[in-house]
Amino acid sequence: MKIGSIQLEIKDQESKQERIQKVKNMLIEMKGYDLIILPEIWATGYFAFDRYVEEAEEIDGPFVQEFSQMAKSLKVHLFAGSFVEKAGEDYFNTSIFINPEGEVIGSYRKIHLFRYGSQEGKLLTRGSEITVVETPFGKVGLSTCYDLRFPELYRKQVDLGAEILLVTSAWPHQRLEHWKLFNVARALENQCFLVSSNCVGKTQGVLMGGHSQVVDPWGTVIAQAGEKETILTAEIDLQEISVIREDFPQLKHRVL
Ligand SMILES: O=C(O)CCC(=O)C(=O)O
Repeated sequence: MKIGSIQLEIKDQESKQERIQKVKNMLIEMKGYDLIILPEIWATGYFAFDRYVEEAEEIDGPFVQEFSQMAKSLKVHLFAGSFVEKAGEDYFNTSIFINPEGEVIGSYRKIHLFRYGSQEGKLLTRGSEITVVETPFGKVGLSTCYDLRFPELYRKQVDLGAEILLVTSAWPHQRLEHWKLFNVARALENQCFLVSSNCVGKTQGVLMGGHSQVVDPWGTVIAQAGEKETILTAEIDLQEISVIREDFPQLKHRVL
């Protein structure tokens, strides 16, 4: 299975439309991938809080429609990262998972809103539903950035059958060591593959951490990006999950 994680630089001078066009141009060049993942609130820019309300869209709005079309034309499973979703009076940090037929088969509203140096908790409403999506290559758990610090979310995803954990992110460089550690920890403790997509560069005065990762169920980082905009590519063998879970049946030894 060929996986691509698009690590994006969010340049303040770019508009939402320009970022969308850039990502579409990148996607068009990505041939033969089974699954592609994008970062958190990348079209608006996670730290552009003053644009959240103005650029919010409904779940069936142009952003989702555009990337449904992209997934269909590329015949790829696309975790398109998150956008600011408007639903009635509420706003959510919502990520979407699209199948190669262009259908949105999963969406996830970020449960743990970030409040440290971030206005997210003030502007948005938190989600309450855990999302695990059924795909031809197994069940996939969706999560967003700060969620990485809350292991119970991922354990609940595993209880729902998740074997691949996807993390869309805008994680700052200041806490890069935490990022690297949590990527590995969530994969290892749950004996899952984990694929993350982060931002890079300076946006709204905040330096982003990059280092998007693909981690295997043994906790080995099999691919890791640096601190530049890039497409991180990895081939994974999903059989490793059952082999490792049978050989070292830690999940069966849970007491609590
Ligand atoms: O937990 C962290 O240090 C970063 C979290 C974050 O940036 C986010 O949730 O957007």
